[in-house]
This record gives sequence, structure tokens and C-alpha cells, in this order.
Amino acid sequence: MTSETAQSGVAIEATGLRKVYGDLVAVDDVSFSVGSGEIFGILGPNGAGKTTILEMVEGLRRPDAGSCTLLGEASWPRNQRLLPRIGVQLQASAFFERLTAREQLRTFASLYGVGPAQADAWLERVGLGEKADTRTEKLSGGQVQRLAIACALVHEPELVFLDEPTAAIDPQARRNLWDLLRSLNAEGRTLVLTTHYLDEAEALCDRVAIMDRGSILQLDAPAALVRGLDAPVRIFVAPHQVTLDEAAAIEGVDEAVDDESTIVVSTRRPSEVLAELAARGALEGLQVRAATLEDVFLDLTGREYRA
Ligand SMILES: Nc1ncnc2c1ncn2[C@@H]1O[C@H](COP(=O)(O)OP(=O)(O)OP(=O)(O)O)[C@@H](O)[C@H]1O
Repeated sequence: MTSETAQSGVAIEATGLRKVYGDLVAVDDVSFSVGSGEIFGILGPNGAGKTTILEMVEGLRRPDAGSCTLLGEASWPRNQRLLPRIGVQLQASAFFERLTAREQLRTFASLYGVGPAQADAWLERVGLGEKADTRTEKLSGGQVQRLAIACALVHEPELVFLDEPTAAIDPQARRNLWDLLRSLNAEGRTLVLTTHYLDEAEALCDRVAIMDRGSILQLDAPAALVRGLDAPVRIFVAPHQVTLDEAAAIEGVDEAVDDESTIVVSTRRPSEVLAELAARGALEGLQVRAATLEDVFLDLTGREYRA
């Protein structure tokens, strides 16, 4: 990390970003800042404007209004001084054709003046050592994403942008990638990622901007967003464990409803209610569901979240 970044503590400062395509306002007056060392998520459904924001912030797309600084420097017009300090995950389509994973990464490394030994070390780091001689078109979705991440990291940037790094890969590969991203962050790198997965934002991001239709609706730590809802915990009691009237009468229950004989109890005092249900021997098959970012999105937009 440079002393300048460490001192300022601010990796990104985006102010009033706007992008219009014809009649469509793809990004509308978006402002946010990202602290050094954060994992910052931009979350929203398809078409919300996530990629457009990321490209303006990276200095790849010219904003119609607003501005952005990265590591204290303006990102537009394209700023050569920033290039060694930032990493941008490439889409698979940006790979060179017919190269093996090792050749691919060494080629990207050479563009930054990075030697083959460091490239090969990154291939190992992202878990692709055994695939070094495999051509990129033969890699699985998760392996392609790992290679794309290695290409973004091979020159050791302090600020890394990832556009939907876990899109279209299986759940186990996603979790492995989360571990990789966490380890990159643990070294002090700032990560900015877009995602349309609510659980990914919740599990990975220190703070998340929830977007819809070109605007940021809320921005905070995932747990703070959920807390801000003040939503009740819902307890699903299996059929025949208690009656609806019994459940409704338990101290601390806000509401009890019968949903096809499962009694759904809403409460803001879950430990007391659970203790009472335990005392009545009603725990078998019981499920507890706290609010999630999905509920936050529903609350903000009035619509169910559809990635
Ligand atoms: N070059 C372009 N010309 C016209 N419209 C565009 C262009 N790029 C993006 N758009 C539109 O702008 C809106 C925002 O697109 P953007 O790709 O930023 O969304 P996103 O949140 O990244 O979506 P996704 O998750 O599908 O990638 C969409 O309605 C999209 O169709």
C-alpha cells in the first residue's frame, strides 16, 4: 500500500455519476465512497446499472455527469498512473485464443512487465496449478473465473474490481471463490465487486450498495441494513406441535398464522418464544428465519428480488 492511500483511507470517491443511453437513464446521480481495505459490493438485479457504474469508476466508460477518484487520482480521462495500482477482472471473452492457462497468464503478466515466475505463482495461488497446460476453452466456469482473477491480480494491484466474479458457477465453486476473495482482502487489498446474489453480498461484503433501476437505494453493512428493517423473526412450528390459539397466546408473539397447518409465529423476542416452545415440547421440525437482504430489497422496492 502507498502511504498516501493508507493515510487518506479512501480508495474510491464517486460523485454524481450519471450515464444515459438514448431514453434510458442507466445510472442516475450515483455517489459513494469506498475505504481502503474494504470489500465493497454493488448489488442489484439484471439491468440495475452495476456494470455501467463499475466501468465509469474504472475509467473505462465516460460518465455523462459526475466524477470519480481512485486512490486520490481522477479515473477519467484514462489515467496511466493508475494502471499499475488497479486490477480489473476480465470477462472470459477477453482471453487470447488457443492459449493454455499458464500462457494466458504469462501474456497478461508481460503487459505489466511482470515476469513468468510471478505469473506461475499466481496460477498456483488461485488453485490452477494442475490446469497450467489446459487451454482456456477447456476450463470449467469456476476455473475460468479463477484465471480471470489471476489476470487481474498478477501485477499485485492494491484496488481490484470484479464484475460478477461468481456468475454461472456451481455453489461449491462459488464458496471456494469467496475464500480466495477473502484471502486477497486479508492482505490489505480493496475489493469492489458487483453481484446479483443476495447471499454473496451478505456473506462477503463489508458494505453493500443496493441498486435498482440506476440508483443506489441503500448503502451500509449487510447486517445494519437488515437491522434497520426492524423485521420480526419468523418461527415455523411443524404441524400438530401447538395450536394456532396456543401459539398466539405465547408471551412475545406479535402474530401467529396457520399456513397449511404449519404455525408461523412472528416475534421480536425470539429467544423467549423459543424457550416457551421448548417447554411445550414443540421443537421437532421447527425452523427459524431471520430477515435477510431479500427482505430489505422487498421493503425498498415493494418487489420480490429477482436476480
Ligand atoms: N452500451 C449500451 N447501450 C445502450 N444501453 C445500454 C448499454 N449498456 C448498458 N445498457 C443498458 O443500461 C442498463 C444498465 O446496464 P448494466 O449492464 O449496467 O446493468 P447491470 O446491473 O450490470 O446488469 P447485469 O447484471 O445484467 O450485468 C440496462 O438496461 C442495459 O440494457
